[in-house]
Amino acid sequence: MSPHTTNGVSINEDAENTYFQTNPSPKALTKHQALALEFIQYHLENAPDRRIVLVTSGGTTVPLENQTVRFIDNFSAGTRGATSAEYFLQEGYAVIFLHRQFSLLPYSRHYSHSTNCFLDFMEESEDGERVVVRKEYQEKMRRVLQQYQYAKNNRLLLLLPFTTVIEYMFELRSLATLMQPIGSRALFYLAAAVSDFFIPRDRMEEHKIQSREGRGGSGRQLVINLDPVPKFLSNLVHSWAPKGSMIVSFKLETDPSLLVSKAEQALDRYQHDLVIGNMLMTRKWEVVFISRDGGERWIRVPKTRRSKSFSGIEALVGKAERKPDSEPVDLEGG
Ligand SMILES: CC(C)(COP(=O)(O)O)[C@@H](O)C(=O)NCCC(=O)N[C@@H](CSSC[C@H](N)C(=O)O)C(=O)O
Repeated sequence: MSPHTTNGVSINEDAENTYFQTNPSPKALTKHQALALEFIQYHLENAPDRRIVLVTSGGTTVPLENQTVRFIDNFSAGTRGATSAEYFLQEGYAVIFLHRQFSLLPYSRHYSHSTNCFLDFMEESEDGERVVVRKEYQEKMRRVLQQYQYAKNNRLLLLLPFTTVIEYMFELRSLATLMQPIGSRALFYLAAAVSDFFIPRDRMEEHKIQSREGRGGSGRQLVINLDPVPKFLSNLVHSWAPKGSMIVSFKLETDPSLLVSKAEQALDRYQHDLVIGNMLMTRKWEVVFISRDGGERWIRVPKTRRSKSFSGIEALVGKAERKPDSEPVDLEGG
């Protein structure tokens, strides 16, 4: 479905040009482009058959002031992206991990500063000479450390941060374009929670918005007027991404009655390969795959395995037996 056009330029391209011309390019973009180019060229030269996946992860922000004190955030801890990146690495992919700055990262997510503070896994040795990992955690930490070191030493993981939705859009367009030489060995796995609305630069306050005293001493109301973020997925599918690459997006809903239809609408609108639908409250243990062959395939983690520390659906998706699309797949075993 090609976008309709005015004066020969597709509406998407028109919106794209306006968006990228009227918003500032991220300060780190040139550096990230150089890192990504080197990463891609390294694998093209040393492992030409290796697949490369761009995983996006974490939530984008919409600043309210140019010198940002306040911003609107999109929910995402980065668990989906970071966990999935580990499984892609395990499957032999090279991973470009475009992530919200300070959100969870592959491997270190197991010992993150907030949920699993690494200091809780350490103690002083009996002779008081050294700090060591407590015995009960050594095996698992060794496995994670070995996987992390393997990825790092073989240059299989490139970590690139973003914060705002504008940074995200510039980075995504730039990385997709740089990935074009990879062709059909490129995969896009869009797990980032992307803002749908933003404040254009020319309407943004420069300094911190003052909560001036209103009548009777109460603060005045703050009215925020947001514009829609251009629907970038169409541009990714039709012009930025390499021909023959695979594009997977995620659809997040909170109303179960909307999830499948909205995912189907996204797939129909953007004509990419797969939409993985998930509900905010159940995202860690059930997803629905909506694919181009009209399939709606639920994948669920059995109740017995839905522990808080469980790394999520990704750990088991690979083990889902092929069942008729209509039947949800309950994943037994681990
Ligand atoms: C964010 C989560 C739920 C993971 O959570 P954590 O594990 O805590 O990180 C992820 O699974 C997800 O649904 N990500 C996608 C969420 C999202 O924003 N999806 C967009 C589609 S991608 S944004 C595309 C843009 N709006 C367009 O239409 O072009 C949507 O639902 O609309």
